[in-house]
Amino acid sequence: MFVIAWEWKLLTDCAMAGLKYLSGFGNELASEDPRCPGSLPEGQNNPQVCPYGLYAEQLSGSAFTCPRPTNKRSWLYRIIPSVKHKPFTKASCGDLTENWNEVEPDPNQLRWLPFAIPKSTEKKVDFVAGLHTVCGAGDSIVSLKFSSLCCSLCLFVSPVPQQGEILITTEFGKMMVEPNEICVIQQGMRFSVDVFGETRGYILEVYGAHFELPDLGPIGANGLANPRDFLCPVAWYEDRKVSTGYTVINKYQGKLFACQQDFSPFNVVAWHGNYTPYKYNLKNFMVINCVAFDHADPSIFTVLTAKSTRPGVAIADFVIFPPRWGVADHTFRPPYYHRNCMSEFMGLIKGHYEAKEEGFQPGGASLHSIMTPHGPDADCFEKNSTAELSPERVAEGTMAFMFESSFSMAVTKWGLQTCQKLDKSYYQCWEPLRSHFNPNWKPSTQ
Ligand SMILES: O=C(O)Cc1cc(O)ccc1O
Ligand SMILES: [Fe+2]
Repeated sequence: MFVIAWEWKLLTDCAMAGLKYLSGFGNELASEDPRCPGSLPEGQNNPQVCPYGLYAEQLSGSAFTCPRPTNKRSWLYRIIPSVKHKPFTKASCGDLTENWNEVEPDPNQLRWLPFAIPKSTEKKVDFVAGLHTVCGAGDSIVSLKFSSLCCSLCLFVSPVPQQGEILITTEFGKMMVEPNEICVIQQGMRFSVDVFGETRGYILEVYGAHFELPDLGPIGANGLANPRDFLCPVAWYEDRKVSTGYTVINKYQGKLFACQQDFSPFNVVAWHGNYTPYKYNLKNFMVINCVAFDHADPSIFTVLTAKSTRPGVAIADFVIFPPRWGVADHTFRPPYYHRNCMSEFMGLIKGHYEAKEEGFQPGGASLHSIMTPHGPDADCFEKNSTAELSPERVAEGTMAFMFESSFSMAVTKWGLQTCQKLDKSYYQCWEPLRSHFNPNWKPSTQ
């Protein structure tokens, strides 16, 4: 979770009006800052002297020897290589933690009211100080595990009364990420975040795997999140001295470290490769849903998946509940009651969630842990058991999402106590569920 109030920049100040992007998921891409034509070496990665006197630096996102389909790396041509910096020293982690033993386990259904955004007039909070770990599992030392917040970072913003966009500057260029868009910043990529008002959003950090597009199986070659709708930034560099120098914050083995350097980390003039940050607008998701009867499992709404080594089992899936038509005949259309061998962490970007019209609010969250029973609230059940089943729009103007993980999530002390947003009355939404059991029931004769 991140909640930020910081110095607000006017959108126009940032000259992002005309930000450009390259498109395609996982493509081999190449980009040069237009101020330096010819800055990308031709025909080789390591010329004896690079064009414009740049340094070549490789960023590896996979082991050198990974098979081609999973091999990821990019070459960055920069003014000074990132190796030049003063030593790292410990920095405050704030509410960022990988200590999963802070509080006793709690198997209850958990729901949080919208997380508070600090008022910018009271206290300025930057992106790093605004990070709060709600829940997680695993650790970043032994990877192949999952944590709630750096293999791949999936960031997205939920709207607040003001503008909720975030401008992300990376070594690969700049991305403007608006509410209803997500972005992924991959392991080791340096970035900074500018906000334009009170800002809140959700972050999922996954270790040990990169996000992939899910396989489509019988769906065929097209559908769900289409590769061409993923956008990467174009090369942009800055070469300016600031009196304060630059601070680079590094999350290493679960802790934060800071170092100083006298040049901008965003000094990459040209790059090429298939290991890049990217963004995606959720409105482009091509929804597949039931057109006959029964409720399809939410895996049909998977945008991105971070696979584990077990076939079909994700370290984390990123799933959305997008606007669509509901047309299923003789069917209870909302989500079914269930107990799941996966953990389900949900958030709401805008609007309402179909299984709970009340209580689950934008900027809030819920966690239904492994085998914790959950499903529609009593109101939703009664309404939808008797509703006239005509075709209707579902989830219009809304966007709920789920991080679904095969790991059991530990909730942090911040999540259970400090944030003071835990909705203690959540269980009550199922209290009015009553028995409709009729031992004399007969099938209808029509
Ligand atoms: O629990 C939830 O609300 C998420 C969910 C939605 C759905 O349509 C089916 C299963 C499921 O876990
Ligand atoms: Fe669920």
